[in-house]
Amino acid sequence: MSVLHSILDGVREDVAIREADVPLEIVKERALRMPSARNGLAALTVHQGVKVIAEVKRASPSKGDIAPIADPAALAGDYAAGGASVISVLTEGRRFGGSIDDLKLVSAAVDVPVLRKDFVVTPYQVWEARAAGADMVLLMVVALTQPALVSLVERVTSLGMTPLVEVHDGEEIARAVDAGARVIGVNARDLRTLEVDRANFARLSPLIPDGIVRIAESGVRGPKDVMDYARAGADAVLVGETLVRQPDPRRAVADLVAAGSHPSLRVARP
Ligand SMILES: O=C(O)c1ccccc1NCC(=O)[C@H](O)[C@H](O)COP(=O)(O)O
Repeated sequence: MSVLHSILDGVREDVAIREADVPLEIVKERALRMPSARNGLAALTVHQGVKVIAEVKRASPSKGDIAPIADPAALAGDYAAGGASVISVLTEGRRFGGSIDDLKLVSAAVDVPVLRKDFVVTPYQVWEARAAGADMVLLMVVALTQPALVSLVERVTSLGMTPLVEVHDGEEIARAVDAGARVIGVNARDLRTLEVDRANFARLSPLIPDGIVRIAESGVRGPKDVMDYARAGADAVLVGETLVRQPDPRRAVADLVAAGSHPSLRVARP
């Protein structure tokens, strides 16, 4: 069984446990009482330059434990102070050490939009995201049938949030576009093999129609990678491991933001 399938099995079990504890109707009531979602699409398109989505990431299947992160709200505050346009919070528990509580704490601590990054395969997880204060929800094409993808894109949007639809190849881009995605993330990490290939973004970016926000996800080691992704057409980069390992995350985000606005990038972009 691939890592992805094993993660998805665990996610479905965990969702069933949470739903038995807190039924969908209760989660819906909580979600509908929340203040309106912050506009993730606007945050990613508002000004020139490549935006930074900074991730709260404790662990991963490829690296094991990455960073203890005693105070996710403080880390997110540092990211926002450094100029992050969106904060991503990994909420999967078994492999990534995350939780819905992390999402709640981060959402309450920052003004910028917050992304629930998880393996979302059920409407329950979407309602749960909104009830915890998420403004964006990651949907992975590889994990969903086309009818499920379309339905979850509609559910996320109907709750005022922005879906970030993640792809890894050209066929998945076509499915994301057909499902109505306005923000597409190309993951450099192949979720079946866990290998990272930064060149994947440059190969796939031209296949994403104009007018759709293009996000380069994974594998950013520093400012040079941000500039390379920018030259290949990225509107934003999503960065996890490199940032959580930094002694000064505010400064590290600021350096990536500066790289994304470097004057040399103002000339020809594809
Ligand atoms: O990070 C992993 O090992 C991983 C394995 C299987 C599925 C998803 C995985 N990561 C989720 C992500 O896509 C990343 O957290 C995100 O793009 C940031 O990547 P990085 O900057 O390389 O930490």
